[in-house]
Amino acid sequence: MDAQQLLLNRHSQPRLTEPGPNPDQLQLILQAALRAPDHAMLKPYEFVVAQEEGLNRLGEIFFESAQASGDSGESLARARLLPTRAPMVITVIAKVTEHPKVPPIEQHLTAGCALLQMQQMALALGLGGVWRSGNFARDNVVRDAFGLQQQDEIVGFLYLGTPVKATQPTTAKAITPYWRLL
Ligand SMILES: Cc1cc2nc3c(=O)[nH]c(=O)nc-3n(C[C@H](O)[C@H](O)[C@H](O)COP(=O)(O)O)c2cc1C
Repeated sequence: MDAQQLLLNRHSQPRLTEPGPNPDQLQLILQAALRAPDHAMLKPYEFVVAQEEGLNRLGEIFFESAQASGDSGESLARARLLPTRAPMVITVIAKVTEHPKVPPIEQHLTAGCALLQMQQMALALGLGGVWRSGNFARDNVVRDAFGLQQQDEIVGFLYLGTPVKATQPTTAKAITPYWRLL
């Protein structure tokens, strides 16, 4: 895929099915993540890949989180099934360390850029993905399950798979309100 077209047409594909990334594609996706800009080369991230049984494990984590938050009935049952909406979910964690020149926000941004790089690589491979967060990304039950330290953040869950149908970016975006000359 032409690089300009890739950048101009990036969009999310929330409806995903099998197949997910194969092992070679997963390696490319992770390598793309490592090309994210990274002040002082801290590599302030960790990628936790869930597929097959791992999706059930992630579902259990979401279930326990929902239960601890007082959810019941349908919303509790739904929590367990959320990760099964795609064949693969990569949890992207910003692993933040103290650095005199690199404040936490820059480390969060690097992890976010890494997530975006992975979504872009998925698109380039003919796959699709969507970046999700929601309450689970900030919930202590989930944070503990992933072994986060206090300063770490889950920047998102990247759902990956094959788009159920071909999709296009939603609307052409007018750039006028979003830029100006200084
Ligand atoms: C940090 C972050 C968290 C997001 N969390 C969610 C989410 O939990 N659920 C959701 O439907 N979209 C979420 N989105 C938005 C989608 O990933 C997507 O960008 C949005 O629906 C716009 O679609 P597009 O990417 O095709 O332009 C999130 C985006 C970002 C950057």
